[in-house]
Amino acid sequence: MSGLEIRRLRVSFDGFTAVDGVDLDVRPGDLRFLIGPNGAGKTTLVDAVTGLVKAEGSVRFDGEELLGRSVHRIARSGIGRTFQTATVFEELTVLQNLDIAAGAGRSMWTMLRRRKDVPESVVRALETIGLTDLADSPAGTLAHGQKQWLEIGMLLVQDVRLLLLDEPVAGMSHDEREATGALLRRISEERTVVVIEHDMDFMRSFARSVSVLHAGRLLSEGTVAEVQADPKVQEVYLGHAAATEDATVVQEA
Ligand SMILES: Nc1ncnc2c1ncn2[C@@H]1O[C@H](COP(=O)(O)OP(=O)(O)OP(=O)(O)O)[C@@H](O)[C@H]1O
Repeated sequence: MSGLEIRRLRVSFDGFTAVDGVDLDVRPGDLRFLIGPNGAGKTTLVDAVTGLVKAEGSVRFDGEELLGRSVHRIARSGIGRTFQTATVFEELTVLQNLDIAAGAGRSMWTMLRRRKDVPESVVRALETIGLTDLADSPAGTLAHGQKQWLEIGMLLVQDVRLLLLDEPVAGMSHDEREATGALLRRISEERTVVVIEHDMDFMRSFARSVSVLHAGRLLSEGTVAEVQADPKVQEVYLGHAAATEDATVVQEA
């Protein structure tokens, strides 16, 4: 398995280059955090991988080229993402949300009516995301963190092999963050996981590796310790007034 291989990725908006020749490799089993000040190009990079913006260069996942494919075809290639706001069906139960995501060619009516044949993938996902006991609760009644886990579960039942998560712990309590970190560790044992994150404590606790973007370019890469010790990273974070919270990446090294 070769994971994600990005080469010379470039994205421009009307002459402004948001991603400027980025190379990035993420092997399966890694848990890669993508950090960088506001406007560094993190979301645009993920948009390029998922087909939402046009890009130049090459994005290969498990050897297959993704650039040039439609959003739907990329999703069918085993690539899924979450956004900062969870997009679950609030009126439906946790189980129904997962069931619909799993699809399995059944009609909506069948899925809503019949409880007997819950697909094995749904049972496993419920266990992985820790929501088995809440399977019959409407998703709208879940806590903020639980909704995020449900959304991750919806990617798992689609057998997504590359998960791209945009600030998954934003707005979460301390306990929810810890549980999310443990969940991402479990998931990344079998899948490739990339996390865009501004929460430096969370990054320090759970990243297996880190890539730092700045002004559309890859500034630094390595373990948490290596990145924290990199003078280029220290300069960017300390020199960035808007990112005073992020500056703890270096201050607490
Ligand atoms: N559709 C667009 N049209 C024009 N410029 C854009 C567009 N999308 C993003 N940009 C610009 O590209 C740059 C990178 O933005 P991006 O959202 O990728 O950064 P980011 O690292 O994800 O930032 P943040 O941490 O604030 O979300 C920014 O300067 C942004 O204004």
